[in-house]
Amino acid sequence: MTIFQFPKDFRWGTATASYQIEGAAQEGGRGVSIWDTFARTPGKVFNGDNGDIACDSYHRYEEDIELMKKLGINTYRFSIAWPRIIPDGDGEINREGLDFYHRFVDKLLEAGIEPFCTLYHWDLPQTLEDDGGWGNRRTVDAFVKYAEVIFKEFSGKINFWLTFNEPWCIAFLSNLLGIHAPGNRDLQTSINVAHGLLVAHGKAVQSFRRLGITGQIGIAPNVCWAEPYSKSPEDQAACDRSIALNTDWFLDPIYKGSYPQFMVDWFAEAGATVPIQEGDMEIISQPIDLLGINYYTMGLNRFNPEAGVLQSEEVDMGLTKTDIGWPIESRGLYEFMHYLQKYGNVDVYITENGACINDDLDNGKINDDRRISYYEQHLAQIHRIINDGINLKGYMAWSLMDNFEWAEGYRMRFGLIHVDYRSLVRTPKESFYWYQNVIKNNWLETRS
Ligand SMILES: N=NNCCOCCOc1ccc(-c2cn(C[C@@H]3NC[C@@H](O)[C@H]3O)nn2)cc1
Repeated sequence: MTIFQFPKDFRWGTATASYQIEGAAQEGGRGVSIWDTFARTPGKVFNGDNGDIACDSYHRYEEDIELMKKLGINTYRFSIAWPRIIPDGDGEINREGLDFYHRFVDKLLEAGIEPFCTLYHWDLPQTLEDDGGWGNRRTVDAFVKYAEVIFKEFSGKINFWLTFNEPWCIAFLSNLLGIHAPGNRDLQTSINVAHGLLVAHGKAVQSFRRLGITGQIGIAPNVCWAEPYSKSPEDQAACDRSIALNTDWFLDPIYKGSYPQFMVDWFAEAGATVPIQEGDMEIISQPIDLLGINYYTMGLNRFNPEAGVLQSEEVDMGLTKTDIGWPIESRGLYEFMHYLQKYGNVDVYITENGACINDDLDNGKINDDRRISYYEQHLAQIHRIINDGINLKGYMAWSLMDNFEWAEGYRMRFGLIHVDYRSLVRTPKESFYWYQNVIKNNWLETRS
């Protein structure tokens, strides 16, 4: 057993996202998002699940906040649904949507919980997708308008801001692999989307500074940490490409003002180019204050010319996996955080980390011991990272409660709280009480 003491000002939290928990999809003046459309497209989402009801947090947020108080968190990461604020994307502002988030944020503040707000967590207004989505500068300008509305409304109430959640998922999972909304499968489209969202990010940061908004702003890439399956140069290069597409493809433009040349060249070989316009890279590389990092797993990658555009495949090494099939390997978080130092010792928050463990109720309890073990290993690595002098300032468990896990629908459960999707009854799992104790003590005590 080891005791890991965390810094006294370390932030402890949980994370969710609008489309995954709110429900009330046709209420409060909300417009249609690309996920409403995608979920209604046969075969896209397991069981034909959608976010019409989800966890009904639109109506039950006060109960959710009571559970957050019971958990003892001081930080809560959530996202605002753009379609609630500007239902058709760049037209009229929906006051009812703003009022909902004011009620929600006020309740959080009343509970002594710091709001940590993601502006875009994948629920693009459908009207903008119909007109080319992130590859069309109209969407970029619409995002800036939406961001400025939110900045002005919540400046002083919200002090932690993220522009985009998981840009790799927005660009490549959703427009190259076609697994998430809107489901395109085209390399040039995905590169256009990545560039569009980066320009939108940079313009939003410029607005944030120009409007004198209080607080800090950043972006939240997801990590795809990988190590080479063998010592061969081909496997190392395949590994580098896999890591770079999640990280460098977005953070080089932001921190260096240019894309990683080896990846630009790789895509050029595949006939795709980045649609850079005059001034774009200066806009994108606006200084930011923080990074959110989402980490779940890592893999061993090797070269395979048949393995997609990156010619890089993950080798199944027989590691213990979570119920969504991701290997449990907390070491990757430590390695990645050191990799990230090439951008400087920037302030980092782990804005997502958690395990899909589909345990169900057993005599009124959920004994999700595997989830506790996952968190134990990852928090131990986080202590190790902090101990190395890396500016890791806080941790948000994904997720507060079971919710709509995108293409997996409701079958995959990541929550500290179990949600019965028929009754919407919330039941804290054993991991909830374990995390409650870590937060109360501000230390981790490993059980083995
Ligand atoms: N990386 N290479 N993949 C190659 C081929 O993968 C096929 C499948 O791919 C993926 C990759 C990543 C994910 C994913 C899901 N979450 C969890 C959500 N995060 C944001 C929050 O809303 C959570 O619900 N994080 N990541 C899903 C599918």
